[in-house]
This record gives sequence, structure tokens and C-alpha cells, in this order.
Amino acid sequence: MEVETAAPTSVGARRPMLQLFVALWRALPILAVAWWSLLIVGAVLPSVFAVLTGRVIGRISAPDGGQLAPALIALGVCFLLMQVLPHAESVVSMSLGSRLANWLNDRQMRASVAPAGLAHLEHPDLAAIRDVDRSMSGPPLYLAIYFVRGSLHRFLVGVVSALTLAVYSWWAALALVAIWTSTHWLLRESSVWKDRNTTEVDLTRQHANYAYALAMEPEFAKEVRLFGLSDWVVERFASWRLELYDAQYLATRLRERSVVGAAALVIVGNIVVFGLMGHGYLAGDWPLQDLISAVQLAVGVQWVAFGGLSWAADDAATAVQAVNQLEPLLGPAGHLSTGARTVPNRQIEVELREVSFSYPRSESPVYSGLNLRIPPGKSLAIVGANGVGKTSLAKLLCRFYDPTGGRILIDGIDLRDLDVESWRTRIAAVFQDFAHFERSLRDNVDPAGRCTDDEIRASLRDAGADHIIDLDTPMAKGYVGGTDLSGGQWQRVALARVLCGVRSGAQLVILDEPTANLDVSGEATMFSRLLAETKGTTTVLISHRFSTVRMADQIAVLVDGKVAEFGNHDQLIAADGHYRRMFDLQASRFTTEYNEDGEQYLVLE
Ligand SMILES: Nc1ncnc2c1ncn2[C@@H]1O[C@H](COP(=O)(O)OP(=O)(O)OP(=O)(O)O)[C@@H](O)[C@H]1O
Repeated sequence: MEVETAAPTSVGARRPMLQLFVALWRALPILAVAWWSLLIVGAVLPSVFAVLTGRVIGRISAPDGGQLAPALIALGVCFLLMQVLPHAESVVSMSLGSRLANWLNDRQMRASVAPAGLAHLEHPDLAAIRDVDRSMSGPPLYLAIYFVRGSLHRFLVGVVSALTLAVYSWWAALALVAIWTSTHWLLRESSVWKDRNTTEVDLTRQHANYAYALAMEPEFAKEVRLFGLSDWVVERFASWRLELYDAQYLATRLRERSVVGAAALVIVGNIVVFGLMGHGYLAGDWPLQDLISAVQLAVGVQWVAFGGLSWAADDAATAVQAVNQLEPLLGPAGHLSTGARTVPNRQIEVELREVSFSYPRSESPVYSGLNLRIPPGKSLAIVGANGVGKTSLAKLLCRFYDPTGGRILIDGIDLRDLDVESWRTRIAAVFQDFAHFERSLRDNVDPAGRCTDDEIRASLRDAGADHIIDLDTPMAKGYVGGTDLSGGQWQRVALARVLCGVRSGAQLVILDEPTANLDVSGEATMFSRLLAETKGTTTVLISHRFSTVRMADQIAVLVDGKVAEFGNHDQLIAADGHYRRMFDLQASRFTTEYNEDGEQYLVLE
């Protein structure tokens, strides 16, 4: 079993570090100010300490030993601050990183949820935005900012040390900065994963993440066991992780030859500079206290090479950049222009005129020139082979997408001229893959909170689900007192959701395989109840079950994206076409039975 995944596309590389620092500021300005202030003070302290040490030595070696106490106190305070500040810096860094993560997550959620359509959710770069702050693609942002602080601190210590050293000896400062910075980039690349997020690394990580999910997520648990994939999953995870490490190593491997050259330069350069400083002291050009300060500062200059913007900064910047770049893309991708018109509160007529439609980034059209009319208050069943476009029609009616050609008319008004939000309040729909909300039964039946508890109970009763659990029970095992339901019970809850929608004023009911998980007796009862409860409401029914389909006022048979046959059950049977063939095929395998309510249903022979 091999898994193919599309390579993640690059999210661009425009001034990512600048974007990171702007994002830190925008995440919480006051914390960003505290972060920078602590960083700068923390970087200055080692130089102050070096200067004060020299001063204390100077006082001790002075003939009168005068003014030692103030110098010692200042040294002590500086030492104390050097012990305390890093802890404060760590706390502030982690808090700022967490705020950054929150701020990015907020923005990515808004960018995903805000557009009225769905097309943006199929954007190929969306995976990158979803991976923000997941620790398998790098450390979480709170840690990344902590690491960024550490390496920036080192770099700033180096810079301040060099500047302070210049006061004692400009040539020593200049020489050491030249030596260390000439090796800076080389050494930095040798010790960290500068390029670790190559396309190959990302792809291998995707595979490893997927194998991990197969082992850990309940939704895969059944198949993993049933197909005996347990060992395969563990083995694939281990080998993909190893491949990941190899890919990361290859992306970031040491440049041994450069490192040897750089080390030689550093060793020789430092021997010369320190030798010259010692020579200056011995020659009497420098007092001892200056030599002591200068030596400490000279050691501190090395940090210009070992500090800077590390791989953690790259990771954090990538996350910020992903959100920054995708945010403006997602909005337009999922945007639907909205009109201001609303549908009058009465039975509605739905008409599709010459409708063409292709999914975003899909070459093949689902329809080209589809015509269909559903009279006000009537039910229309749509049947057809898998993939012919039944669910797509339901999505177009909900206006999750716009047709690429033609028009959808609601009471003669183009759907695009209607206010999208108010139109959706007039629809009650249940899709094949309806959402199971990890919320109470009440919230599952009435997610929008439009109905009273009595109406919710009545809807559950009509859907045959009032006896399952009480309204406050969380519908997921993971919660205290929570429970889960069988497939059929969940479907009854989804149907109750539709009935609740009808009670709160929906005029278009869309039922996409509404009874697929019900037992045959339950299906017959359920569907006749549904029709009774939604009587007078324009209803679109999508189903492969002809025992259900036959009850609709009219039936449309879709073939090759067009309506091939149209009429009621008797007319279509008489027409002796596609419908009859499909019906006969199913009917030949069933006999008619009656349930306790005297309703007719079919049983497989
Ligand atoms: N999000 C999507 N992006 C691209 N193509 C899609 C998408 N959703 C569906 N399709 C394609 O559109 C066509 C129609 O799909 P649709 O789900 O409407 O079929 P259907 O008639 O409801 O099928 P079924 O009976 O299997 O539920 C199919 O070829 C499908 O592969």
C-alpha cells in the first residue's frame, strides 16, 4: 500500500524575517516592546560586566584602593541582572511566541471561515497554513521564539562587545569582527538546518505524519486492524521518519572543508590579536584593568558568528509568511458576490437554466447546459449513476459554488442576486457526509440556535430519534458524560436537523441520501414522515434507493450531466427507459413487506 501525496508548493520568500518581526509586534505590541527591551539590556550587560571588572581590578591595584566599594557594588548588581534577566527573557519570549501562534491561528481560521463559498478550501497551499504551529514540522511557535531570542541575544552580545572593545582598541575590534564575520555564515550553516524545509523534506514529513495519524486517529482504527496494517503503519512511520532525518541531513549537511578553513582562520587570527594585546600590556601601552576588560570583550566578539537569525527564526518566519500570503488569496478564492434581494416567505420555485459547472482546478465539467424546474412546494428526486453530479447540484443550490455558465433562478430571481446569508436561512439540508458536531444533542439538531427545546424535541420525535439520549448529552465519547451513536441514529439526528430547519422557516429542503444508513423498515417510515412534515416545502431528494425515490412528486434522471428523463414514478416506468431499468434491477431483489404502522417497505430476498 503506497500513499501518493502532492508536493507542498512553496509559499514564497519575500522578506520573511521582516514579516516575522512585524508579526511579533502586531501579535501584542507591549510584549514585543518588553521582548526587545530585555534583549537589548541583556546584550549590553556582558560588556558592562567586562568594563566593571576592569574597573574593580583598577581600584584594587590603585595605591590607595579608594572607591572600591561603589565599583564592587556596580559589578555585583550587573552580575545579579545577568543571572535574573535570562529567565525574564525566556518567559517573555515564550509568551510572545504563544501570542504569535494565537494571532496566526486566529487569522487562518478567519481566512478559512470568512468566504461564503467553498472554493478557497481547495487551494493547494492551504496545507501549509494548516501546518502552522504543529510541532512535527518544527518546534511550536512559543519554543521557536524562545530559540530566536537565544540566538539574537548571542549576536547582539557580539555586536555590543565589538563596539565596546573599539573604545579600548579599534584595530582589535575591527580585526576580530572581520575574522568572525568572515566565517559567520559558513559556521552558521554548519551547525544548524538552514535549508531543512526543502520540498523533499516536506513531502517525507507528510508521509510520516500520515502514518502517525493512521496509528493514532480513531477514524482509521477499524481499517488498520481489519486489513492487518498495524505492522505496516509502524514500519512506514519508522522508515519515513528515518527518510525525513536523511533528507534533513542532506539538506543541511556540514561543509567540512569550509569549516576547516574557517577554524584555521579563527585560530590564527585570535592568536595574533590576543598576542598583540598582550604585547601592548607588556610594553606598558595598556594598564592592567584595560587589558582585563578588553580580553573579556574580545572573547565576547565571537558571538557575532554564533548568534543571529537561526533555523528557529526560519521556521517561525515560514509560518508567518504562509498566513500572510494565503490570507489575501483565500478570500478572493472563496468569495461569492452577494446581492441584496431576499426571497418572499412563501413556497418557492427553483429553476436551473442552461447551467454549466466545473469545480475549481478541475478540467472536466460536471454539467454543460443543465435544465431543470422544481415547482413551488413539490418534491423532486434526482437519480443517476455515481459521480453524475447529484450532490454537486445540491451544493450549487446552497450556493457553495457559482455555476460557470447559465443561471439558477429562485422564484425567477438569479441566485447571485440574493443575499447569500439570508438565502441559506431558507434552506434545510442534510448531506451524505453531514457534520457530527462534538456538541450536545440540542446543538446537533439546531446548530444555529433558531428553535425552542420543544421544537427540537418534536423534530427528534418526527425523525424517530427522541428516545436516544437527552438534549444536553455531548455527542462524542471524549467528553464527560458523552456518548456516540450508531450510523442510523446519527442519520436520524441529521434528519431532525432538517425538520428543525423547516420549523424555523426553511422553504427549500435538500436531502442527499437521507436514509442510506437506516434499516429498510425504518427507511419507509422515516421517508413517509419526512414527506408529511415537509409537505408544501420545495424538496430536492438525492437517493439511490428507489423505494424512497418513487414517493417524490417528480423524478429527474441525470445522465452525462443532463436530465435524460423527467416525470413521476408511473410516467417513468411507463417510459421504459433508464429509470425503469434501474428500478427493475433493484425491485427484482426485493419483496414487499409491511411494518407495524401498516406501511409498505421492501426486503431483500
Ligand atoms: N470538490 C471537488 N473537486 C473536484 N471535483 C469534484 C469535487 N467534488 C466532486 N467532484 C467531481 O464532480 C463529479 C460529480 O460529483 P458528485 O459528488 O456531484 O456526484 P454524485 O452524483 O453525487 O455521486 P454519488 O452518487 O457517488 O454520490 C464527480 O466526477 C466528482 O469526482
